[in-house]
Amino acid sequence: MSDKVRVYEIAEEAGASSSDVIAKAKDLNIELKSPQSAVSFEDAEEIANYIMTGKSSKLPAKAPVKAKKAAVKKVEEKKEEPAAVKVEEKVKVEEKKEVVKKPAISKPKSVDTPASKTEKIEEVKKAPEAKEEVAKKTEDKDSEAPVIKKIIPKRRGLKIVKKKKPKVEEAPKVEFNTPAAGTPKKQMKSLSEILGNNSEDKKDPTEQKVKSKKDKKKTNVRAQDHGRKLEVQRESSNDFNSTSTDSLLGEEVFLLDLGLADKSKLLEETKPQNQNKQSRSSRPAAFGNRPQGLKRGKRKKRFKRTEEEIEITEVTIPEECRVYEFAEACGKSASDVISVLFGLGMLVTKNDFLKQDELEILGEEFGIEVTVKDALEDVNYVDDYHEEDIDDSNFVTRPPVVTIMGHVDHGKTSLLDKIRSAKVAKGEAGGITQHISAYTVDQNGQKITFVDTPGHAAFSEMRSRGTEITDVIIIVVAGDDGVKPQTEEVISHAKASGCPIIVAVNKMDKESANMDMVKAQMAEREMTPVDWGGDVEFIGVSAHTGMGIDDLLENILLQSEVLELKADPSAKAKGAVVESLLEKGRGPVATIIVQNGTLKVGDNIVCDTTYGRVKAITNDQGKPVKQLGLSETGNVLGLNEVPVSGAVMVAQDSDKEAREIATTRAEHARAKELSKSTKVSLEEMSGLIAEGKIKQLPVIIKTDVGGSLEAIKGSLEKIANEEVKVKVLHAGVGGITESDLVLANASEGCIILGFNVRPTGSVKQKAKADGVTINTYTIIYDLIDDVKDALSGMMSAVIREENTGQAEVRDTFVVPKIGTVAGCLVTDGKVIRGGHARIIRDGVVTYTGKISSLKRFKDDAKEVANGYECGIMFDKFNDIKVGDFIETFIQIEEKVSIDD
Ligand SMILES: Nc1nc2c(ncn2[C@@H]2O[C@H](COP(=O)(O)OP(=O)(O)OP(=O)(O)O)[C@@H](O)[C@H]2O)c(=O)[nH]1
Repeated sequence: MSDKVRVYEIAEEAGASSSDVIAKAKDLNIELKSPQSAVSFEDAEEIANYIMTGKSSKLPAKAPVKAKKAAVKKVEEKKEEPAAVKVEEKVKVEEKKEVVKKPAISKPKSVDTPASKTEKIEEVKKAPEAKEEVAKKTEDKDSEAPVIKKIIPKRRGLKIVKKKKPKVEEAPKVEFNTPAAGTPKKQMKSLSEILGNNSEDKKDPTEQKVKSKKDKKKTNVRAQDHGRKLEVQRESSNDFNSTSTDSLLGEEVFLLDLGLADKSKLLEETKPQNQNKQSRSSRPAAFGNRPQGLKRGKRKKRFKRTEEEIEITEVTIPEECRVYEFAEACGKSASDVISVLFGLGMLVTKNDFLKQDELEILGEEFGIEVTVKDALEDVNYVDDYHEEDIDDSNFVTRPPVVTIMGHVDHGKTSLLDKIRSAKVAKGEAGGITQHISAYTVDQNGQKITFVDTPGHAAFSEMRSRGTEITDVIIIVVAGDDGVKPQTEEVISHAKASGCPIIVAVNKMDKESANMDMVKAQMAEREMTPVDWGGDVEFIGVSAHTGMGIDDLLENILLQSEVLELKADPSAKAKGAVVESLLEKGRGPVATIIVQNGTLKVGDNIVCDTTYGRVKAITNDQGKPVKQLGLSETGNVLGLNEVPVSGAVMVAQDSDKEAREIATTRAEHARAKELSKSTKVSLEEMSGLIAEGKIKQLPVIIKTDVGGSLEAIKGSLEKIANEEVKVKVLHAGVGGITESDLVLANASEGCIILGFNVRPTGSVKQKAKADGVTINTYTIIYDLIDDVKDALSGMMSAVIREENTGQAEVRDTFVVPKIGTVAGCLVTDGKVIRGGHARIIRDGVVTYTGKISSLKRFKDDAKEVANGYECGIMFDKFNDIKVGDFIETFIQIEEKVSIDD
């Protein structure tokens, strides 16, 4: 919103002409030239107030007479306006006229926050005496909160005299983001909140962070709602023409006699609000609906309520929005929405979630601008963390974090192991044999942290989730093998990350290793070596002999120096989950790398949908430690569930905050899942047309660690074609349990896939008894191949035709009561009996059927070879002509594989 207000806007607001405004401004020593001239917000207030009240602090008291007239005029105009309680519209109206209100008005924070919690709208209309007093009274204990006083002439008839205990409304909320019940209100935003009704959205981001109950009370939601409500009333109450005192939304209000007719209308409009204690009426408004649910008060009988349609032109909805929610927001019926989509060939039910493209179509169809709002905005703990003030005076250099990627078998693991065994202090060899996903080494007193991601796809997936932990990337290329397909993929992933890249040419101990070959191949892919004039370092190494490893580490340190990696060890801890698993007796274990701050035992942390208090930390050597510093890694215990790999970890001030954020996010994730499953049924619906063409292989995946789980799930979900696909019923980290069997039992044909987990004892027996198939694997490719085989088995066989030969019809004979016999000469291959045959006339197939008789002279023949004559008769077909060709063929049923 601009800080300037133009003359015509003031005129419009004050119900005067632009020239009046210019003249009045002059009285106040404000020079204005034309209706387009702009004045500051404060001056605008002053002028408007002066026009309306005849008073101004800049002018020794003058009793303006025009004020009342202006007010009347405005009120009449307003009468024409729709009065329904639609907040969207209201917001807009106010946007346009966000003008001067009354003296000493503080500027509204933003147009979009017409009624923020802390705001209060004071209507100062006529009777200056009453007004002064009222204004004082209304500036209640909340006075510390910013008070927005808007002067809207049409509302001049109202004055808030006394405020009765602002009750906390229990509005019936529609909670879009979190369908599941039982979530704290604060977390689960209702659509109306998202639609901008709730000023909380507009609060300063830092304020917006999870607040204590106390704080929430302080912000006094009701107070601002009152303000909003009054606004609504006033809009609709322009016609009010008598002075009365009424209890309105718990406040006493003076209604001024403006001498206008049709007071009934105001009462009609105000009543529902009275009875519904503002929250009820404000909610439907948020959806752009009429406040149908409003109860009538005592005066119900006296006045009829009129409903007025407001055209909605703009809605803001959460990402996950169901058909009926969208319909409500747009003031349409769900069937309107369904029929629009149906007309475009999209079958949806009212509970289905709408996709982006569907929203676009609907917006266009209804002429509504649809804005999708991030449903997790309030629990975006990562953004909140970044928005916090950063004190760079505490910055220190942090160790670089390195990721090694490369083609399979080019030696990534060997290299990581070698670096670790060579560089980790002696005496800890015991821990070295065990696989760990991240560790820190010491190179001449400087630390480097290595992260072993399960593959480049997982690396990019982490990046796509915003988890960018890597500072330097090492691409391993085997010196004897050169660039391979996966090397190329790795190059793209590495380039996309924007990190500096070092190429480690491995296996240089082998005679067949050829550094120049690798350099040339890499240069072709825009990875030109430094010594060839490019900017990529190539280091020859051997994971077997340890050759070149020092060189490699030195190079990493050089690169990181250029990067000037800094972080604040005294900040709240932020990090990333690089691996996670469920350990028996220890519960969820997350391998975390600290990116900023220091993670300590006792910290309350959030990792996406999981949270907990850090119970214990073991460092990369398996030793219990009290804390993890910058770029250090370790296993963290204490989370309530196994977090996903790649989740960002942030320490929170309290366990309550951590829990609220994580549970809200978990609810949202569940809602998303639900949305997906609804989509599946949607597919199935449209599948009615395709008559159950898609066959699904239901599977349950259980793995030892989170990284493999993601990788397997991702790979399996990708194996699909138009006929078959994998349906992952459940995927989790940990052993196969009886509940997995129950789930598998409930879905026909479901198989359980275990990766590095095996069923034991009762689970094994129960699986046998129930006939549930459990397949376990230690190699991902085997698992994927098996699933592919299973899917291939579900695919329909393909019928292939094989031509056997052709014969030319040289003559035809009609045998009475039998039919036409074609006298033929076999011109190609052999003609066979029993197979299918087609008659080709002038190059066009005229008939396809079966041969009933094939004779060589008078004898029946099974087949007649090329160059021989024969007699052919068709089953129930006699239209054979000389010059036709008869082609025989057999049909072969072939099994297909999903890879075909
Ligand atoms: N001669 C020689 N062999 C090596 C070297 N580095 C790795 N190898 C061998 O190459 C093979 C593959 O090594 P890995 O470390 O498993 O390769 P990787 O890239 O981690 O393979 P994946 O984990 O399957 O992607 C193993 O047999 C290693 O012994 C090396 O420097 N010299």
